[in-house]
Amino acid sequence: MDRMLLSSFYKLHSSVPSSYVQPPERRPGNSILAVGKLVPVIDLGGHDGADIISNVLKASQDYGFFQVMNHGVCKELVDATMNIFKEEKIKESSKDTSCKMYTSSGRSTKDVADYFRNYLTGLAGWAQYEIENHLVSDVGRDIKALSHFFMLIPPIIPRNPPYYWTPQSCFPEVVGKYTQELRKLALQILELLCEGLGLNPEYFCGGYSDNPVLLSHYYPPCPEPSLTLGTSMHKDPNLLTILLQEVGINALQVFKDGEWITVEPIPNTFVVNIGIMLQIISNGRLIAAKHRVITNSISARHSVAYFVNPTKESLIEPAEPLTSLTSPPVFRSMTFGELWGNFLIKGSQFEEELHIHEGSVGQALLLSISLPFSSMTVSHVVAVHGSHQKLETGITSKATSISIQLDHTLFSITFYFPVQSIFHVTANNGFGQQDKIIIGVGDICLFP
Ligand SMILES: O=C(O)CCC(=O)C(=O)O
Ligand SMILES: [Fe+2]
Repeated sequence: MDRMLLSSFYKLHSSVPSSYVQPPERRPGNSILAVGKLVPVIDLGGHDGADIISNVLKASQDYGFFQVMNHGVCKELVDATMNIFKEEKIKESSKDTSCKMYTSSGRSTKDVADYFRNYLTGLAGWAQYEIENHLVSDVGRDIKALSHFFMLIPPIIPRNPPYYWTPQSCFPEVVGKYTQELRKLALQILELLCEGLGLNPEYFCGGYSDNPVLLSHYYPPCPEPSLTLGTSMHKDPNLLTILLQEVGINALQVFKDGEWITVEPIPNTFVVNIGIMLQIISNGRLIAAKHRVITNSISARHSVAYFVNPTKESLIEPAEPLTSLTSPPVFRSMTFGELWGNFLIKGSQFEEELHIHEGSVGQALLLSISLPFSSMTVSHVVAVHGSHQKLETGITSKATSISIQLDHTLFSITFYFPVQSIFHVTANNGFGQQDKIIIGVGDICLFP
């Protein structure tokens, strides 16, 4: 099975191998499908700017998903991009040799295309977590082949040459242009969200959006669609995703209020969804929704996903203007590199670890300083809020350990720590140090 070519499997088999069968609670055949419900469709070409902002914001808060029409990306370019991916996959899948370009792991140059290709459950940690927690039977793999493109724009540089698509005559121009257009669209949508949230419209320009990835999925027909999935249930771990799906095939589903809502493909629209990073940056005001892809026994389906990813160094944390003493950060801060690494190792379990639990926020450590200390160091900090004006300039970066130079004035700050952390406060009054180790959350520490 492992090296089965895309072209041959469907002709030879009439059932799904057991390793691709989802556990009963995850099978599409056993889940509740919402009837007549749709994710919002937003006209980006409308004249009422305030209306567009409020629709984009509301859809991102309520569903974490929406579709956009009149998005400004020309139809010919979109069609040409979809066709390139389709034609290449069909051509490659009919060859008798391995399709090296269809790697999904991104780790092995020897990777070949299988009929049943595994991606989300194939990442080492994720798969391990799901197996350990009996979330999938055996491996519970996804039914698809996919290809990955890591691109820096502009110019278009394949980040990872072994996995770069075999150069076709028109591939760089068409797909390159497509990624540039999608970048513009992504920034436009992010700007609308910024305006809705009250952030600087350029908040996401630069590092937050400089690391895009284009991923094309190919879902072959499946002999038993009710038992398995094309893409397992997941949330996108990036900032924002813009998906081009093939028209005429209902396959993508979003989980909302206990039901699966089908994201019906509409000609000339893109599907947009909020990723976990944006949920963190918005301090939980926007939601990253669970979604999945079901298969069907008749038609193959293609989709092309453009993921907005930050650079490795970008700090992912609740945006300063969206946090306050009354609305404290609900997620901790981490660089994108750390976050991504943890995600690959721990999988979906990791999302839970990102939350600062309500108890810890409510009982944050309040540190008041009323004597002339000249400096202070605090470790394991998640976020800082304070009334002293120095905080605005001095402590904007949310490292897990901070050092503050004080100016001998009365000072009061609140630090938020993760649940059950051990943290260490050192205050220096110029004559000697005063150390305090505090275990747990909710301690109130007053100096002196
Ligand atoms: O193929 C699709 O419709 C969605 C794929 C997806 O969810 C993803 O790439 O994250
Ligand atoms: Fe996704």
